[in-house]
Amino acid sequence: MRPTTLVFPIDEDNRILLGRKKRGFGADKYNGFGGKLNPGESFRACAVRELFEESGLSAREEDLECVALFDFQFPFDESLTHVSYVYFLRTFTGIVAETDEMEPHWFKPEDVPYAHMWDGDRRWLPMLLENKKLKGPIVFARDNSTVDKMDLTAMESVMESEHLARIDLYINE
Ligand SMILES: COc1nc(N)nc2c1ncn2[C@H]1C[C@H](O)[C@@H](COP(=O)(O)OP(=O)(O)OP(=O)(O)O)O1
Repeated sequence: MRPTTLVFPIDEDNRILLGRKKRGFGADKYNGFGGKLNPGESFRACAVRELFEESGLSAREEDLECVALFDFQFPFDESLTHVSYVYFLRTFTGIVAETDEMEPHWFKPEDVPYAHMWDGDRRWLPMLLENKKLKGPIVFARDNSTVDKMDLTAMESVMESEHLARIDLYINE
């Protein structure tokens, strides 16, 4: 799969915006907003574009805080394996709206619906919400849904590598 981005807007009351995905990869799960990189697109441009398409919110690339780089590995269906940059976003404009792809809802941190999210989110999202920055592989089991293992490293900062995007696009297009 092509590299992806994932954006979690956070408002002034520290609520996090999640969307229930209505179709495609991860349908019916709550998640941040994002999608696959287009050829030649930067990660931040992808994040801003997908956020607008899926939630109606507008953001500036410089307001995205890069908080994680995950290597989502699916050994039993390699076509799903991809890297994803995760961003927090505290400055945005626009009005949240339901779209063809997402039904958005604001959640207090203690109400995040982990039981209805990707397996793994319950382990890494709380760490990100505690201001940790993370990098590493998350490996899924035969069912392509349950996490088999993850090996996440806390980082001082997470930098985007456009080189990573180009190589991955070339291999997985
Ligand atoms: C596997 O674990 C994952 N966990 C979480 N929380 N989020 C994930 C995981 N794997 C992928 N994602 C995110 C990354 C992206 O934001 C989306 C997937 O992108 P999608 O397939 O929706 O990409 P689009 O370009 O929007 O899709 P279309 O091809 O339908 O236009 O999920």
